[in-house]
Amino acid sequence: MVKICCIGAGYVGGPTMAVIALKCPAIEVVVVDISEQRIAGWNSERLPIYEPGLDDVVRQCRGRNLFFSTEVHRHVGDADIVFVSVNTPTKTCGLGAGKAADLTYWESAARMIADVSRSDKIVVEKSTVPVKTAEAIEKILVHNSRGVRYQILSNPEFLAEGTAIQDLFAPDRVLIGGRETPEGRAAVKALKDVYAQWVPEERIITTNLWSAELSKLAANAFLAQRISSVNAISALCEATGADVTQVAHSVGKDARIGPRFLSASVGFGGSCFQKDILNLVYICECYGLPEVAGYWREVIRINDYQKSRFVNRVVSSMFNTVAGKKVAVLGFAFKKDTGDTRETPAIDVCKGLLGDKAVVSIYDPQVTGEQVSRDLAMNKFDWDHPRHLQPLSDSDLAKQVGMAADAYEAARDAHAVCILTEWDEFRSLDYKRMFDAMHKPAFIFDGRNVVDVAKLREIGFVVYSIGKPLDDWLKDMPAVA
Ligand SMILES: NC(=O)C1=CN([C@@H]2O[C@H](COP(=O)(O)OP(=O)(O)OC[C@H]3O[C@@H](n4cnc5c(N)ncnc54)[C@H](O)[C@@H]3O)[C@@H](O)[C@H]2O)C=CC1
Ligand SMILES: O=C(O)[C@H]1O[C@H](OP(=O)(O)OP(=O)(O)OC[C@H]2O[C@@H](n3ccc(=O)[nH]c3=O)[C@H](O)[C@@H]2O)[C@H](O)[C@@H](O)[C@@H]1O
Repeated sequence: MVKICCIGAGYVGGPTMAVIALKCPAIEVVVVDISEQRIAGWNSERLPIYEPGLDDVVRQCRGRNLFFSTEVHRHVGDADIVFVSVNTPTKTCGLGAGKAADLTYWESAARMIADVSRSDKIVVEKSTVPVKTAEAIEKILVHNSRGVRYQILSNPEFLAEGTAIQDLFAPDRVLIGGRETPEGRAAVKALKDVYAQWVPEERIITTNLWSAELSKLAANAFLAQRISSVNAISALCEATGADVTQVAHSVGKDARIGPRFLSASVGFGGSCFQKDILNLVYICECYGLPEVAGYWREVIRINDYQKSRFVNRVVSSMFNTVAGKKVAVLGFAFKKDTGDTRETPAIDVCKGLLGDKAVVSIYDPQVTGEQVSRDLAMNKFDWDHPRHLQPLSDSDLAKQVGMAADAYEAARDAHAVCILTEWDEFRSLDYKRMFDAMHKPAFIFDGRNVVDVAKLREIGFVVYSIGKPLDDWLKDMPAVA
């Protein structure tokens, strides 16, 4: 029986390994992690991450050929194929701080593999890493090999949260990069055989190592660039009276452009887009390509601009002050159908509102108050370290931030509602009921274009919706102070 061990039981390691176990009953899959809490979660009825369809997959194979364990050394030692799916955060200090990927967790995993291995192994980079990481890992393994032979593969993951199971069941492509040597090709084939159990052959792409590593960073950069493009246009729509939904629809009808990933928003979030672009920027700088670095940096600048533009709209619309005013925040996760809050635009928007002394009442169907306090107290990039290494929350925040059990409670006695995640339930709320319970004038700032603007205006709200023609109320207010 082929044995797979995955180091890192996170948003990638957990779902990807569960799907491999489901689709390959003849393979034993063990997911290991240093976090006891996370492993206990994976072994419980309440999984540590919320992902539609995941419970079902785990239920079918946990205890059969899928196991979650903290016995990292034993299972890595026993495995034929070791996936590494640990955090690769942005460095916060030292060389490349604020841009370069911090490979501390990756390196310690590689050293541990070298320490405990007694048999030959294929080591698979599942984490998103800078180009040429495979070479560094290879050096660590080879210099500590004691006769064990290693093949390093790059097999970046393209799943999106909220649709992870769907994406893993029917991926657009699986990418495997390896050395162009007989041993390298054999390792690529071994991994290809795993995916071929359910992914059609023509969707499994094989490349050299560096192409695979770079393709992952490039794919995320292209995706994020589309959002910054449509968000940049959204600002121009507001200035001119065009409607960004209509513009995106018209642009996306061009088959060369395509309709997906063109929704204007308060900004993109998630654990990877910003981190991976910063990483790309750093690599370009290191290779003496400042123009290329500058080009990609703009994608993040526009994203930051979009978030601050939103906060400024809120504050300037409400007579230039939100001090002491209750603002309801609907949605804190970085997108719908996930409880993940890493790099969510809601953090920057809430921090902006709190900076202006607003009292914020947050409702999100999947995010806990504890998580919100942690996020609002954290410094940039702290969130992407394993949880036990993250700083604890700041209790002062408690005075200004509260959690609500539902959207109506959040909006009660509020001056404004900000919609920051596109949860389906926000499309069908009883907005009249909310309006009746709010201070007047009552404002709605829709950062996800989920509400029916005309209907809400009929109810009496002053409405701002990203990239839509402006309410008369807002026309003379400065968008960016
Ligand atoms: N979240 C996503 O949707 C995607 C993430 N990625 C990439 O996958 C990688 C992992 O991301 P996530 O799963 O989201 O992170 P995560 O933070 O959810 O999971 C990483 C896990 O690794 C564990 N870990 C760290 N060092 C360890 C060690 N030495 N030994 C054992 N366990 C260790 C941590 O405790 C944590 O549970 C990152 O490089 C990310 O860029 C790629 C595609 C999608
Ligand atoms: O490397 C990763 O981590 C993953 O990053 C993204 O996946 P994810 O961040 O989970 O979710 P997306 O659906 O890409 O959304 C990212 C952010 O962009 C925003 N977004 C997305 C699409 C859109 O049209 N507009 C928009 O603002 C979302 O609301 C969210 O905040 C990519 O889509 C995955 O292919 C990739 O594997």
